Amino acid sequence: MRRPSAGVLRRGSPWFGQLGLSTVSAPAPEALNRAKSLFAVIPDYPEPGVTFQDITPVLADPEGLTTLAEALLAPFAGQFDLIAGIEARGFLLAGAMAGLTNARGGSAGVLTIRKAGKLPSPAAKVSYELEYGSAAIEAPDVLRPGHRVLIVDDVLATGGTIAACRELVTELGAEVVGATAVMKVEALDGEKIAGEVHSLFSC
Ligand SMILES: O=P(O)(O)OC[C@H]1O[C@H](OP(=O)(O)OP(=O)(O)O)[C@H](O)[C@@H]1O
Ligand SMILES: Nc1ncnc2[nH]cnc12
Repeated sequence: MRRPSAGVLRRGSPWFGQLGLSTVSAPAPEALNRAKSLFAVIPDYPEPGVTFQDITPVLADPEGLTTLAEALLAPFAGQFDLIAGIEARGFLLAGAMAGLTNARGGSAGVLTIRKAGKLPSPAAKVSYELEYGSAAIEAPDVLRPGHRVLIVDDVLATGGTIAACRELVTELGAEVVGATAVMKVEALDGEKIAGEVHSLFSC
């Protein structure tokens, strides 16, 4: 297929996303500040000493949800085929991000990264440590070599979850093109384990 010049490119053209021309651009700083103001911050949950960052109220706010999806996507336009959302809140972000990408001329599906024991026939499983315990995640058998995957989660804390997700995707022969999260817990230095993560806010 001959690559068209940008001037004649239409939304829906298979070249649109590949040329990075998906129209998802970064939201205004005021919109981001508003979204941040909707966060719930819960001291000593789920155990003493942990300050839980809960994005649930932002998800319930139409403008806030769109703002998060736009900001999470903006640096990665046209670079991915699938958005890997990590159960549970990452699922919702990935769904919103894929919907927005597809509505604005790009192309994206969702890869559901599930907590262990939920998928009928997982293709791979990785165990990891959390700020409050340990866990394991599994991937469904939908990844193919050459798939470009963007990972998304709500919070980057120790980095164990995103690191495990990178490992899962890579083990299944696909390429991780980036990772993004809404909130980074600075004190835990999660990028040491998870690698580079584009995060919208830090606390
Ligand atoms: O950077 P890490 O230390 O790995 O922590 C981040 C993860 O912890 C939370 O999920 P949790 O495992 O508590 O599960 P939940 O989504 O079911 O609440 C959060 O949603 C991230 O997925
Ligand atoms: N502080 C925190 N807030 C929300 N999710 C988390 N996962 C690990 N630490 C967390």
